[in-house]
Amino acid sequence: MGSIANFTSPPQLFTRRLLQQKTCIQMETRRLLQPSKALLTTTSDAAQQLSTTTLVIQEEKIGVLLLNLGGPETLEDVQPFLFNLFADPDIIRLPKLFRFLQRPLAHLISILRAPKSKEGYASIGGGSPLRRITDAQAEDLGKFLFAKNVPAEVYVGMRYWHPFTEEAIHKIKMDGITKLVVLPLYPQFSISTSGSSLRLLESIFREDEYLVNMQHTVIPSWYQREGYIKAMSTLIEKELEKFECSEKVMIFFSAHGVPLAYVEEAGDPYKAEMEECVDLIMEELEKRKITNAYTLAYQSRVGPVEWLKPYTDDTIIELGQKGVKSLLAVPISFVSEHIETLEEIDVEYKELALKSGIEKWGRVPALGCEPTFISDLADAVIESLPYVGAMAVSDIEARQSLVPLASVEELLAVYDSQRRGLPPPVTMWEWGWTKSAETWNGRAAMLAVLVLLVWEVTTGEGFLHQWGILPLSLHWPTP
Ligand SMILES: C=CC1=C(C)c2cc3[nH]c(cc4nc(cc5[nH]c(cc1n2)c(C)c5CCC(=O)O)C(CCC(=O)O)=C4C)c(C)c3C=C
Ligand SMILES: [Fe+2]
Repeated sequence: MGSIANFTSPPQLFTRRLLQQKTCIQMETRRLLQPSKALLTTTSDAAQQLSTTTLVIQEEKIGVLLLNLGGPETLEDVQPFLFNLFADPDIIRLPKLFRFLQRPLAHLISILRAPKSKEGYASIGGGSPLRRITDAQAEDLGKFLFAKNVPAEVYVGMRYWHPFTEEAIHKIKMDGITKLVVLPLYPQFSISTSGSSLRLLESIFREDEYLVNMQHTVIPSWYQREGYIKAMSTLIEKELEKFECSEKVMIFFSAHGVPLAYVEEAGDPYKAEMEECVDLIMEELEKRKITNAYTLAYQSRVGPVEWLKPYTDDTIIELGQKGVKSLLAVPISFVSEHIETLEEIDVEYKELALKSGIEKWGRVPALGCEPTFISDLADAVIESLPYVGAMAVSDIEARQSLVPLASVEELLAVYDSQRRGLPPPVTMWEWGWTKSAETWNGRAAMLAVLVLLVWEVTTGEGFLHQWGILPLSLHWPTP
C-alpha cells in the first residue's frame, strides 16, 4: 500500500507544491473534457463519437458522495444525535482498556450536554438546517456536473444523523454506481470531521463485496482551490461594503476548534490548513486592493481540555480592549449555516463583542449554494475522475493534482501510522490541582464508578467479576 506524501510532509509545503502543479491538472482536465466537447458537435462523425461517449458514460455510472456532520432536525433528535457524536472514537478516544466504556460514556455525556444543546437548537428554529442546505448543495452540484458534461448522481452521507452514510451507500449500490468520488464538505481536513467520516466509510467498504470492487477516490480537503478562495473573498468584499468606513473593519476569521492534542499529538493538519486558507483569502483580497487588518481564532470548544488557541471569545474581548470598533466575522470552517453560525456567532459572539466595546458588527454568510463555489466543487470532482481507482498505479500523478487525492484506505493508513492515541476532547476531568480539578475529578470519579457498576451489573463482565467481587454470572431473580 502506498503512502500519501501530502500527509507525511508539512501541509503548507504540500499545498504550495500543489499550486505549482496547475499545468498538470489543466492538461488532465482538458483531456477529460475532450469527449464532452464532441457531444456538442453536429456532424455525423461527431454523432458516432457522441453515441460512443454516451455508451461509455452509461457503462461507467459516476457517483459523488458528499460527507457532512449531520444535525438534529427536531429537539427530540438532539440527545440521540449527541450520543452518536460522542460514541465516535474519533471524537472521544479512550485508552484501549476502556474502549468498552465508549457507549455508556457517550450516553452519559449526551444526557448531560442535551439541555444546553437543545437551548441552542431551539433558538435557531428547533433544529439544524444542515440537512436541507446539504441536500440543496447536492442538487446544485449534480446540475453543474451535468452542465459540464459529466452526468453524475450526487449522494449525501451524514456522520451523526439522517441521512446516515450507510443510507447513502445503500442508494449507491442500488443505483449501480461504478466510480465514486468521495467529497467531504469540510474545506480543511480534520481527524474529527473528514477523518471520522472516512473511517466509517472504510469500515463499510471492507464489509461489502460490491464496495470493495467499486473504484473510488477521495478529495480530503480543498481549501486551497482558487474557486473556493475567490468565492469566500467575494462574500467578504460584499459584507465589507456594508460598513461606513470599510477599510477600518477588522476581518475576524472564526474557525471551529479542535482539541490541541489532535494537532500536537495526532498530527491533525487542520490548524496548518486553516492558517494557509486564511493567508490565501487575504492574498486574494489584497489583489482586490483590500488590505484590512485580520485575525484568526477558534470557536465552539467543548469540555475542559485545551483546544486550539486563540479562543474566539477571548480574542473578541481583547480586540474590544485594544479599541477595535468594527468587526466582520467570517465563519471559515463551514460551508453551510448551522448552530455554530446562527447561534454561537450571530447571538453569543455578537453580544460579547458589543459588550466589549465593539460598535459595529457584521457576519459573512456561509457559502451554501453560492454558484461560483458549487461550480468549483464540480470542477474538483471532474479533476479527480482520472484518478478514480487508479491510485495504485498512478498515485504520484494523483499527488500532483490540484485536489489532493487519495483512497480511503491509504488516507487512513497514513493517519493511523502517525497517531499515538488521543486524549478524549470532552474529558470530564482534568488531572492535577488545576482550577477545575476538584470539581471535575470528583464528578469524573463518581461517573466512572457509576458507569462501571451499571456495565458490570448489566453485562456480567468486567473488573469486579474478574476479581471475584461480583459473582461470575449474575441472574436476575425471576418472579
Ligand atoms: C470543521 C468543523 C468541525 C470540527 C473540526 C468539529 C469538531 C468537534 N465538534 C465537537 C463537538 C460538537 N460539535 C457539534 C456541532 C457541530 N460541529 C460542527 C463542525 C465541526 N466540529 C458542526 C457543523 C456542527 C453543527 C451541526 C448542526 O447541528 O447544525 C456539537 C453539537 C452542538 C453543541 O452541543 O454544541 C458538539 C457537541 C467536538 C468534540 C469536536 C472535536 C473533537
Ligand atoms: Fe463540532
